[in-house]
Amino acid sequence: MATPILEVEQLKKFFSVRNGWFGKMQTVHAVDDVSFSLQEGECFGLVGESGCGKSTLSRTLLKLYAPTTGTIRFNGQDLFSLNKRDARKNSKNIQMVFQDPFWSINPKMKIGAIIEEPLLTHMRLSFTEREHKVRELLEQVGLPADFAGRFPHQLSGGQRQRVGIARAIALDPRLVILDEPTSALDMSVQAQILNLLKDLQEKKNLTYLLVSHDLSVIKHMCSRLAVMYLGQIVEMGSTEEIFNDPLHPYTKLLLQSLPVIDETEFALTFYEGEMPKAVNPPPGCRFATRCPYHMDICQTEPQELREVRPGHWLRCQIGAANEIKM
Ligand SMILES: Nc1ncnc2c1ncn2[C@@H]1O[C@H](COP(=O)(O)OP(=O)(O)OP(=O)(O)O)[C@@H](O)[C@H]1O
Repeated sequence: MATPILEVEQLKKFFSVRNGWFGKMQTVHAVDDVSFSLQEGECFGLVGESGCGKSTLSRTLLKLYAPTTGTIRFNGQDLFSLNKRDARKNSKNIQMVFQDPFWSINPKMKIGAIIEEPLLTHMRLSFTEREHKVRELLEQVGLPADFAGRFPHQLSGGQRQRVGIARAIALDPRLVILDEPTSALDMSVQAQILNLLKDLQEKKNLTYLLVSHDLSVIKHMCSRLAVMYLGQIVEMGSTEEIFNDPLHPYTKLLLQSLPVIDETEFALTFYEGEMPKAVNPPPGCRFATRCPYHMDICQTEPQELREVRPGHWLRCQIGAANEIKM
């Protein structure tokens, strides 16, 4: 198999927070021992409930956070030990599409200027070359070139997300992190944006890390996926195998919550209790407090992520023995 474009090994990202104004310092285990790798050109899904650590993981890949421990290698190189010049060069290679691309952008900027910004920062292009590139990018995401002169508030949600995608691909990245790219959009527009992303992936041989709480989006887009729970990957493998034969009780419950009539939406309200806090997580299996199948040993014995079938990884000894019949 070819060398992976991205290798994440035993990554941990902890935050120190004070418990209330006068309380003691506590450690939030936002990402705790996460390992996975991506092959060039694949779309890999990361799914899990709010608070499971998806955003922290994405931000660490973008180098917005430094890992507490563990390594991230991009194209064989450790992301956090690159010299300044290589780090700058490399930053072009990993880009992100946000849920709402305009939350951090000055609303007074025109669309052309928004797309042009990364070109100004990273490339030495003349005004005409930049103008040409902006026009080309708008066309690639299915927008007329004259949209360059409009303001964000003059665009629909779907059109704004197209601009967000144009900005993300402006520097010809190799890996794009898609952070809930369609969850703010209407259902019909969601499909158009997902198809555009698929199209661009094929044309540009992009690698995607698709972060979503929506299993139907993951199923539509990804060849492999990882399910996260409380900072850890609990199951990982091919989308086909996980959808047809999930082994972790949490994955099974997630999949059961997919409505049969309308496969486009699901709610994580299918079982009792909330996800425990990432502060002082339980010592054994983190899902044991909510798992309908837990045994005494699950509460105390830490679970390792093990390859139980070729390419299928699991952090659950009961599921590994395939004893769960639901
Ligand atoms: N900067 C921070 N300081 C302290 N705790 C944080 C910080 N960022 C995230 N956390 C905590 O880390 C845990 C994981 O949060 P994270 O935002 O990564 O989860 P998520 O799965 O992306 O959730 P969501 O989908 O709601 O964004 C949560 O308990 C969160 O409160």
